[in-house]
Amino acid sequence: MSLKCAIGLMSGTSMDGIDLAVVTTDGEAEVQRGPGSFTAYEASFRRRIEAALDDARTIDKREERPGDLEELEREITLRHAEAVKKFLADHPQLRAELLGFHGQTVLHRPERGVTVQLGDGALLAKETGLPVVHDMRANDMAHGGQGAPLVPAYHAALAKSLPEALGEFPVCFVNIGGISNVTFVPAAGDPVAFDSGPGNTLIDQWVSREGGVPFDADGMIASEGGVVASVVASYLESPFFGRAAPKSLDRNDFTLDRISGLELADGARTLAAVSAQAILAAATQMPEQPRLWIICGGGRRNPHIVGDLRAGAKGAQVILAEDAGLDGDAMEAEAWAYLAVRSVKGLPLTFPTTTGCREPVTGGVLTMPA
Ligand SMILES: Nc1ncnc2c1ncn2[C@@H]1O[C@H](COP(=O)(O)OP(=O)(O)OP(=O)(O)O)[C@@H](O)[C@H]1O
Ligand SMILES: CC(=O)N[C@H]1[C@@H]2OC[C@@H](O2)[C@@H](O)[C@@H]1O[C@H](C)C(=O)O
Repeated sequence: MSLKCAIGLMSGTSMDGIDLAVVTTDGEAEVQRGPGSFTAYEASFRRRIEAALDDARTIDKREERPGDLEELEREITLRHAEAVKKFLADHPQLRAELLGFHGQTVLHRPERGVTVQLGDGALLAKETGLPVVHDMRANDMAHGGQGAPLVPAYHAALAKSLPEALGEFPVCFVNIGGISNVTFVPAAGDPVAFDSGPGNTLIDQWVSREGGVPFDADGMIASEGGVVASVVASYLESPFFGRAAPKSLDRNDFTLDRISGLELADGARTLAAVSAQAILAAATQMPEQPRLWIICGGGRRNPHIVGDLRAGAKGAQVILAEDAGLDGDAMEAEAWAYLAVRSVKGLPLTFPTTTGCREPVTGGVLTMPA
């Protein structure tokens, strides 16, 4: 068994910063999780990425970089390089062999076969002196897949090493990021996965627009409000929820259009309910009801989302990643480290049951430092 020590780098749809995590792995069952870090984007940079989503709408071929995108790609890459260099300086004992680089998604249009992550693998390799695997979504799309979610291969590996006391399959990992995605892991057989709906992105946009804060910290704003059931129902009527998996979302597929006229607190509480109900609706599209839900991503810190999930989980246990000995903030970055090792070994990153690709496919572009 040959183990590799990789660093994963994730700048997610919440656009809040760069998550970095170390995983030492054979790319299969052996997973040793290491330290990590988070480098926040300042508000003005977050706004710049948000504005870039508009520039990206006009992209036809995925290599196009209209408007600010070319300059922004360089800036995002250099910020990742700085995050890696600082982390390596803080952890001089670490012998990292490889970087798994997600970049920043600015457009995801699976129906057109286009997904664009800003991130220059060659520049990152040059700046850090380390081999880089990036662009892990494209090959999946080229093989008929959605190009997302990719984290299920990692969820499936983690599920196999859960503490005995939690060993209740089927397990469902839920990542509540900007967008939420779910991975159903049966006791035997392939995981089933798909994007399940808006996670925090609508809440973030709402409290930012109506309250001038970037997110609803610990659901405090929502605590002052109530659920407006008609608005939840209106979101849940979206054709996305009726569509069978595989399916994936662009950050802008759901908007605040359905929620005008509410008070700040009612809106925050209602959108937390939308996030939870979207996840519960996803359970109806799984092969069977999960017996254990493991909640990851920043949305697990919103007690209203988690509370609504517990209330609707039909007797299944709903726990946070930390209750399973995992790290709910680092998991996506860990996944990108794990997937980078799978990529260099030529192992599949995605499966027909996770993205709809025609057969299990590997992916990613490896760039060696000069
Ligand atoms: N203390 C908190 N209380 C409530 N929500 C929080 C808290 N901390 C973070 N969040 C939410 O989590 C979001 C970040 O989550 P995360 O880092 O998992 O998203 P992401 O990785 O960017 O998204 P994706 O998984 O879609 O790529 C923030 O934008 C915020 O909405
Ligand atoms: C295109 C893209 O970046 N999609 C993200 C997004 O954020 C969450 C959800 O939508 C998920 O499908 C995906 O990220 C995770 C990490 C994934 O691919 O597994």
